[in-house]
Amino acid sequence: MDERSELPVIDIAALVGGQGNRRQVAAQIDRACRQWGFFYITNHGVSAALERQLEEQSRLFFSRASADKLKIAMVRGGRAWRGYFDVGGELTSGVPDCKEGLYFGQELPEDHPLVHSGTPLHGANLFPDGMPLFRSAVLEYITALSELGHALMAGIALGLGLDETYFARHCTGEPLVLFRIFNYPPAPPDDHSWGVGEHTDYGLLTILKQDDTGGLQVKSEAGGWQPVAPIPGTFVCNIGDMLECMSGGLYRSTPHRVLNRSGQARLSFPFFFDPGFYARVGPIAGLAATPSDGHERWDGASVHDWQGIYGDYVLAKVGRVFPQLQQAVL
Ligand SMILES: O=C(O)CCC(=O)C(=O)O
Ligand SMILES: [Fe+2]
Repeated sequence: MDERSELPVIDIAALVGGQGNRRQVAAQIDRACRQWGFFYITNHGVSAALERQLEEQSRLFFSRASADKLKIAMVRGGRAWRGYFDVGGELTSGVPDCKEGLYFGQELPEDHPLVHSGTPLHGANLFPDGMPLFRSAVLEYITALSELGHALMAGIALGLGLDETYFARHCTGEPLVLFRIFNYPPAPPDDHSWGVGEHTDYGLLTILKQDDTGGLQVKSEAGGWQPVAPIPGTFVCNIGDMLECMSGGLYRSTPHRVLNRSGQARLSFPFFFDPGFYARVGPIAGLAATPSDGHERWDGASVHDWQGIYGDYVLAKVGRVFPQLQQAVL
């Protein structure tokens, strides 16, 4: 059987100003979110030239000497939580991940109210010296993917039977957007270190660009692991904890992990489109109640009945994933 055949590939042209029926697209997204919490999107409208430039510049950056990359180490990003981390520097599920990477976010000036007030995860990015094309590609990509995030959330609202503007009005008027670029070295055959260990994402929606290497796996409803094989021209979307919570458990924040067994380096570009830092999040009234299906989550937590400020949720996670940054951020 084709490994990728079960995860749906959804043509979202109608959500990004193209031809098609928005309600039909929304219904496909709704089905995918209930069954998998994962789906591919095509015809997403993001420029292929921009994607190529981002990928080329990222490869150039990671090929630099370690000391050079460490000039923009995350410890220098302080409360904004930006910059470079070395292999082993991130602990997604309690053990060091086998990847290096860069953290970016919306580029905000010092006098922006969210920065001025000292809100964690907001501020200026750290860019490497002498790579103006990298800087422009990252910033353009963040702008394009933020727009795509709004369009997809409109589709998700429709799929849930809500007004298209529901999320924009309640929690993503000023979304928290985080953009990461990861480089996974190939794992030796006798080494079982995870590129990223089993985890779920924190927020609403993750939009992932991956190169053609492969290695991402998603947990199916039945509990087996299935590869999320690269498909050219697509992004992989997945639901995070906040959407599982807001949908009263109708949508699944599905565990996933990465193991790079390809023998070559793998690049991935996850973009996280999440509620604003101060947005109050909780189950949406009127959606079908959660069936108590006895699913044990990977971290033993229950997000269905969680309520609160999204920033509090994300900061608690950040502390566990980057212990050395906890003091700078919290
Ligand atoms: O690199 C990938 O394919 C996935 C990364 C991921 O799951 C994450 O950053 O949350
Ligand atoms: Fe993830």
